[in-house]
Amino acid sequence: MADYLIAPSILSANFARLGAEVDAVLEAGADVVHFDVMDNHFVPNLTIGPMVCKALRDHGVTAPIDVHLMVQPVERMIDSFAEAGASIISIHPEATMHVDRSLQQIRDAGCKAGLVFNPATPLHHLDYVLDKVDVILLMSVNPGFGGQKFIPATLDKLRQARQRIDESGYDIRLEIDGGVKTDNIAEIAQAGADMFVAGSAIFNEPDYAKVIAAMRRELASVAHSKK
Ligand SMILES: O=C(CO)[C@H](O)[C@H](O)COP(=O)(O)O
Repeated sequence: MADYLIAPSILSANFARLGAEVDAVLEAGADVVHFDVMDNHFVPNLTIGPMVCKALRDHGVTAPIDVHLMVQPVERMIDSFAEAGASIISIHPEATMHVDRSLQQIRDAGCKAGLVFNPATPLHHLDYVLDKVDVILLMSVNPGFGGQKFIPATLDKLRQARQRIDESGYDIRLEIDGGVKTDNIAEIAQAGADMFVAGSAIFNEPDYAKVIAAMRRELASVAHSKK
């Protein structure tokens, strides 16, 4: 896998032509498809479910599909998304009574397991489950809608999460989601993120390849400065 992964959020894609949109963004150089699942209960919006994930696989999408579950409860959806072809399934600690069990359920279903932190959710939820986590996803907006502004306090949280990952020795991705743009992605990478969800920054522009290439140039400068 590349050192830095760019994961366009299809929340900002044109849903009337979703298969073509996903093809286009992958051809434009994206690494991962970020798939936002909202239930109008855990978050105030309603989006797409496992049938759409399966439809993308049936359409021929082979790239990793990164499912962010903003639903409560999570248990039934974990197996449904695994069967539908998800690669990563991420859950919020507030959305399950049994964080450890749900993370294990994701891995038992053959997927990578992610734990998601809302802007005000403390990192201590990682304390006893770090060995069961493949992805830590920090929300840099309150979940529910694309096109919001990046919350600056997330940079400090990223640094803390990066330190925890590095000290643990586990192979864990540090993903960031919300308000990621070409002009702040370098600062976010400097703070420790290595997987970047971007919805409106990519899908609201006519040339997806141009945005992704600009993001990669910013990321390359960070990688270079870390050498
Ligand atoms: O999970 C999300 C919202 O809950 C979206 O993935 C996120 O907000 C991405 O959109 P944008 O890049 O436009 O901020």
